Amino acid sequence: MNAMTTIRTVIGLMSGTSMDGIDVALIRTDGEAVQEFGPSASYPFTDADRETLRAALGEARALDDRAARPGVLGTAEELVTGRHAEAVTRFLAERGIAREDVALVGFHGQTVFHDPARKLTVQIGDGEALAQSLQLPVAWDFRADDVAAGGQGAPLVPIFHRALMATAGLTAPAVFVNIGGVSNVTFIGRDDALLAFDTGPGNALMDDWTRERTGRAFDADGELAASGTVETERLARLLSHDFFDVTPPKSLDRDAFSSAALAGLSDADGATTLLHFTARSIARAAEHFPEAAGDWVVCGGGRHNRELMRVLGGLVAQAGGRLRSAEDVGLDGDATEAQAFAYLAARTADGKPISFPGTTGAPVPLTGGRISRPSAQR
Ligand SMILES: Nc1ncnc2c1ncn2[C@@H]1O[C@H](COP(=O)(O)OP(=O)(O)OP(=O)(O)O)[C@@H](O)[C@H]1O
Ligand SMILES: CC(=O)N[C@H]1[C@@H]2OC[C@@H](O2)[C@@H](O)[C@@H]1O[C@H](C)C(=O)O
Repeated sequence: MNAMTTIRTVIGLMSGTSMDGIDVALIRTDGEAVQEFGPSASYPFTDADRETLRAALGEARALDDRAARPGVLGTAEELVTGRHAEAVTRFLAERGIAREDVALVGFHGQTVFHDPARKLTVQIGDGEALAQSLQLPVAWDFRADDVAAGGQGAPLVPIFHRALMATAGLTAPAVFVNIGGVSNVTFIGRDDALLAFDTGPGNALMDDWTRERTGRAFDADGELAASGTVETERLARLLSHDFFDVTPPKSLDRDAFSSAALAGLSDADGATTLLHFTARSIARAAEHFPEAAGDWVVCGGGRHNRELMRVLGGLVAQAGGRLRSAEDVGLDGDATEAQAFAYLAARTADGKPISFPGTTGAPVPLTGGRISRPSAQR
């Protein structure tokens, strides 16, 4: 078997903690480098889908068995699987890609609960059913083995960030920042060593505030936040959370932080304070880095938030770094995570590790994920 050098065409699928929709991306990879970046697309959830997913998050808080699907979780899982099948089908049709040309699909699913201290991480979405529906092999359930071995189960994208260093023409030490629902960073050292962890809130906390106060799904370009004033005392209270002093590895559930401390503030002042909280907690990641990094490359939806990028840019500059958007270094910051799950799927297919002591705190480099094949291919 010559699996180590197999270059596959792989589709990656990500529906992140922002619950905005499904990102789809195609790459050609041998699970080491990316030989080719193909097309990518996003398929938004409907408002009704998001309601169901939010209900699933609530229901999942009571889970102590990752396989159980009580209440709305069963419906939500079918929804997630079905929407992913639709997304791939549309993607293939719209991009003129033949299904036969795709070797593998990497399917993250929707995280509804994450508490590694209890060895519990729950992603809904049925990879078996997706493999049947698409008639393609599907790699999925990427976080379970890591958490079972005592790892954080997240973040998993860091090994892909390292593979992007060459593509992006970056010099170590450098940092990738993902601003999704939750924010996470990957520090890549001169020796190629990885140090990665969740930093705190990303878009989810700001999105929830904006939705509750204005009915809009998110604060476009950070305009609401740009019009308010930071409440410094409440900001200090938010930043005094123990999580920030914890030595990595560390990871977060979507709803680990709350905006309760902002009760009584105006829509704008609350939005501003949350935005500064988000930026400050990302910049504080530098406290854990072994040395100062030059380039900080931002991926994820949060880089579209102009005010957030302005504030974070200032903080990174104070730390001696330079904030850059993924596009500034030739990457597609909306597709990074979907591409990563294609890359991780290829590694799973080849039996290569996907989590590491420096990324999830895994005791040793660990493989993860499992592969379901359509019955016709068995
Ligand atoms: N123009 C914009 N202005 C402000 N925020 C934006 C803009 N466009 C996108 N966003 C934010 O990006 C979010 C989506 O980000 P992304 O797709 O990276 O999340 P995700 O896939 O859920 O991430 P993760 O898996 O890392 O949690 C939206 O919910 C919104 O908050
Ligand atoms: C448990 C879980 O789904 N965590 C997500 C979440 O969203 C961002 C951050 O928190 C990151 O740790 C992770 O996702 C990315 C894709 C990762 O594993 O790298």
